[in-house]
Amino acid sequence: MDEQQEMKVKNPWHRPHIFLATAGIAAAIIIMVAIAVVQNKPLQQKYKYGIVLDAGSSHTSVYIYEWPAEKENNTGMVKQKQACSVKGPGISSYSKTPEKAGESLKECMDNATKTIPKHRHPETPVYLGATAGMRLLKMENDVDSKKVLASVEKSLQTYPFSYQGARIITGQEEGAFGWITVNYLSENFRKASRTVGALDLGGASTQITFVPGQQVESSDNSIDFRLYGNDYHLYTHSFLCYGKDQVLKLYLEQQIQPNADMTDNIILEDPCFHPGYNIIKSFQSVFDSPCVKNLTNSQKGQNFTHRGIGNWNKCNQAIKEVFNTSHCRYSRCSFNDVFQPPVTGRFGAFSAYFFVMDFLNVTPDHSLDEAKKILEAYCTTPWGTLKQKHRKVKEKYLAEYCFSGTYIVSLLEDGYKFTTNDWKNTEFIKTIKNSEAGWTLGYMLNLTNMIPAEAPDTPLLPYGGYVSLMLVLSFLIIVCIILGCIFFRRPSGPAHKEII
Ligand SMILES: Nc1ncnc2c1ncn2[C@@H]1O[C@H](COP(=O)(O)OP(=O)(O)O)[C@@H](O)[C@H]1O
Ligand SMILES: [Ca+2]
Repeated sequence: MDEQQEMKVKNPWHRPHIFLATAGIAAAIIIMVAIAVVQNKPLQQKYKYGIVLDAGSSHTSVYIYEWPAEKENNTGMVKQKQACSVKGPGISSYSKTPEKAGESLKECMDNATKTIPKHRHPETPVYLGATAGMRLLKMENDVDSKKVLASVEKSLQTYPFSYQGARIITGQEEGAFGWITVNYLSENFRKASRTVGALDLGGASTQITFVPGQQVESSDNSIDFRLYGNDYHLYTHSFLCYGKDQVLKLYLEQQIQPNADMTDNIILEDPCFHPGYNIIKSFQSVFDSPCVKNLTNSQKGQNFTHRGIGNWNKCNQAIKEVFNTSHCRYSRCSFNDVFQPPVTGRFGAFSAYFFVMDFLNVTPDHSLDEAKKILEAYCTTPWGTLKQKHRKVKEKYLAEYCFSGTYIVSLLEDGYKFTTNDWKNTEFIKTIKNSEAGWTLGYMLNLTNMIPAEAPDTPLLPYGGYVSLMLVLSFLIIVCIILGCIFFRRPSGPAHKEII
């Protein structure tokens, strides 16, 4: 055999079965790499969007939510993309200049137009829900409240989104949707885990919502949902006038003894305000709400001196007076003749519960007694010292944290009958997985039918598992084909012998 001939015989590419095997394996690798690349390529995510405006008593926030376009009915998919805080007060404050209510939304709505991709604008729903500030305005002056709603409606309709309405939501809705939000974000529906109760504290009203251990005796307090294949019977109540701003008015009304002809120079020595706090206020500024009594015209023009004395025990005692526990027409009540079953399970407390407790550095690790000690120390701190220490905090907030913190503890303990153990089961939260806790997300999920009543049929395998299984099977099939080729084509002639 000459040299050239020998080279030809020894060159493995001239053996068909080796060539075939190598080509087969190469093809398999190429297919697998191709699938892996397609799989991991950050697919251009297609998101859908929704906008909810929370028109609260003290301010309005505009929330933008987003979710993957293909997975609308999967719980846990909707996330908060952006929150924009509207400048100025809540919309109910524009009762005498209603056109300004709509104008106030402009900056945040313009922002939303920029944030949401243009091609999604026409299909993006916009909802506005107004809470207790507007409930109170409606009680006071129905015409004014309608004008304010018409003004925000007009403003929202100028945007390229799908406007779905502006309305005053009920206290039950506010409570129930807050509960849906926290449990949706915690994925308690999808996992069918125990739900957490929801506590919302606003400026004008406050809500408590949980799954009770017993029958709800009053139909006003009962609300049912079927979510993801499970039935939930909720207890919920909203106390109008018991948000932290309105309850301060109730408290001050009790502190300033009714006096037919209020003379000037009335001094209120207030245990819930700091020593050194000394501010002249008009009676009108306190008695400007349907939560408190009407003033006579002569009383309206009068002032009083609001003087802090910083006595936490007295403050705590005085705050208890805002809860009327003298009557209960049910087997049990929280206060003001409102039915409430015993609280049970864990609670998430958000909105002003969080703002106040976060400022005071009260965490779930503090016992109820420790929280009271922290409050006592804060309430007795002189006003001047506090102002020096917290120059950046709004003075109104700073002055009221003693009252609000003491009210929160009393609302839970004396109002809702929380035990020290229930307190341990309560967490003060602002967000869950970067989405804010509050009624807005639950409201949108409900109105867009995004939480299915029944659990969707789950595929036998999750998507990732399905792809892996297909890859392994394809690989095995290719290997089998190659081995088959090798086996059936194995020549028994001289070429074979020459290799050896
Ligand atoms: N940083 C803060 N510190 C203390 N209180 C705050 C802070 N931010 C907001 N708040 C208060 O939270 C409450 C929010 O209530 P809001 O949602 O406007 O009213 P409602 O839900 O009763 O309609 C208001 O009392 C507001 O003053
Ligand atoms: Ca609110």
